[in-house]
Amino acid sequence: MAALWNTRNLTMADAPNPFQLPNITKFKIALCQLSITSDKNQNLDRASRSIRLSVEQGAKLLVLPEMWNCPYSSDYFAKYAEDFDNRDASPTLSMLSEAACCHGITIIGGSLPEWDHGRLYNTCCIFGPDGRLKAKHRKIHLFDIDIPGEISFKESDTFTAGDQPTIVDTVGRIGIGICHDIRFPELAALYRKRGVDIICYPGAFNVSTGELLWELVQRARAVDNQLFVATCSPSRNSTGSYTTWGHSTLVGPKESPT
Ligand SMILES: NC(=O)CCC(=O)C(=O)O
Repeated sequence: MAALWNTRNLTMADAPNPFQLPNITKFKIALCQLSITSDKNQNLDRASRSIRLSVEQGAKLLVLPEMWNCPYSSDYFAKYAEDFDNRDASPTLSMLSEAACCHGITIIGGSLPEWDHGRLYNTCCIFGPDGRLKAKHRKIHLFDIDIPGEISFKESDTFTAGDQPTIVDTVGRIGIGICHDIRFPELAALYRKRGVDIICYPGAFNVSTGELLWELVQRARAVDNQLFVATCSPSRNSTGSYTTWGHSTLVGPKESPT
């Protein structure tokens, strides 16, 4: 049988060096864990207030949660989705762009349901300090799960998967993934190869897999690749059909989570 992975020619030089920290200058990052409701305007107000408070505390890079303008439910995604190419019809993107520009910060805009030519995507928009859209990451690994008696969810019923990694250069070199993307080490390894210092994963893990894996996978991605990992989740909400785990976290290459 052919070897899937030839390790014979790998040397110490191929391993991430734990004595060489990512080469970025110090800055403050805010993980804006938000409580999400079914009222889109209220979600936008909360996000905008949280951004302002974070800036007042010195944040230069802000991360919002996965699906923060909309409840995390297949019943809502299409209804709350916006066409990002039509700013007049996209109050969420307008708010993010204005906030980034008026505060002079970078916003990793969590994720939002996006309409594009009749397809729906789970998309993260990144805005620079000039308020311009720097990049867009469409969730690559859609979350389909069925554990009888625990949880059943099928993102692929509504969303189309993205197929591109996303890197932006701002306060450092940042790689983007969305929630379930964190479970796939290949994406993080590709980011390391391309010189990423910090991977931001807006996420909405659920209570079942959250308890088992949320912290573990963040530390694994950080230590495997010797970079920082930041996650931002909606806050715990047990009233809907999907109970989010919460626990937004920042992990350093060798540190415990904070
Ligand atoms: N929204 C998601 O992608 C959830 C991912 C998750 O909970 C997992 O276990 O993976």
